[in-house]
Amino acid sequence: MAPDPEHTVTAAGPPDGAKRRVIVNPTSGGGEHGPAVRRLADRHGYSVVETTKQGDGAALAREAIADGVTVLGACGGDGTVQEIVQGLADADALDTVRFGVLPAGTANIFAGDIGVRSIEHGFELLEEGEARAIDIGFADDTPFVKSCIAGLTADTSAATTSDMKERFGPLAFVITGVQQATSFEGLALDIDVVTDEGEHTWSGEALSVLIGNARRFAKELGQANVEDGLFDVTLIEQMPPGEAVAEAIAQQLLGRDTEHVTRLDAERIEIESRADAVDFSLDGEIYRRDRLTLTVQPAALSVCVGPEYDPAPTA
Ligand SMILES: Nc1ncnc2c1ncn2[C@@H]1O[C@H](COP(=O)(O)OP(=O)(O)OP(=O)(O)O)[C@@H](O)[C@H]1O
Repeated sequence: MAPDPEHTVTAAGPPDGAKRRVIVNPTSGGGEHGPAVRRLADRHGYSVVETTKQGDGAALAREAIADGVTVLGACGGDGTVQEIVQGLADADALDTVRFGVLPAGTANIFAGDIGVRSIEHGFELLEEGEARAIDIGFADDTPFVKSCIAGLTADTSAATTSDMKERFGPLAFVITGVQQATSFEGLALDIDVVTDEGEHTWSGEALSVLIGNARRFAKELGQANVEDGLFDVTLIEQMPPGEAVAEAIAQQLLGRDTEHVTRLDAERIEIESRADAVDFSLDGEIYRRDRLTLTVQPAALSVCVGPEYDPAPTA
């Protein structure tokens, strides 16, 4: 899909005098990126602050905004990016700061989505790259860039083999989950979804609810459109194990809804548990809630993207 020019915030880098900073999680990935980041930060005129514990990313981002920083790098993995975006949202600065990702985590899925190849590349993009306005998802007040997941996938991903991931993409997590956790009872949920065609309600036992901002879980897989103001929602109903595997694969291969799998593009979703509180994985961090309202803030974050960035590569 051709990029929508309206989402270009700036076609080139920041003004010379802009105050630059990078927030580094020294423990992300293998934890060996510290010296290289400091060297590059020095070369490009960035001050460096480090997180010392979980949650620091948000606090340091708020501090950066209070200090007048207008160019901000997030050095770490997807969890670090999420925390820093949280701090920017708290400071009402999602679209006022020029934000960039310096990938140093284990998976770095979001960095891949926006075309950032390495820490060095991330600095180059902060200095010279195009900044785009991308959607941010909110689960109540907590922002997320990639996805919000409830159900089987949230706690079964470790058992999924890389061969399965390659063959089935994110649905591999569901398939593995069904094969392994035959005792999974499903989540008793009431779900309200608002799409541009109206409101849908669903009530039943869910195996998995997969909500992607920058992530797609079914059909063509891979990345969802991050500039359309919509979530990519896949709802998989509880079903007997063998059937579930077949369903998931059919959904994946045929790219269409099946009896137990529903796909929707949604502006807003309300999820309420009819039983215990549910673990929601927001960009990989677990939040336990009885109910959750998910909204999209369209074109909310100004983020530096690489030449390979495509808002909707599979559209
Ligand atoms: N100094 C620190 N010590 C320990 N944990 C930290 C520290 N700073 C941040 N954290 C926490 O580390 C967690 C993981 O960080 P992050 O996601 O960046 O790395 P990763 O898990 O290696 O990468 P990815 O999510 O891309 O796979 C986050 O939950 C964050 O809160």
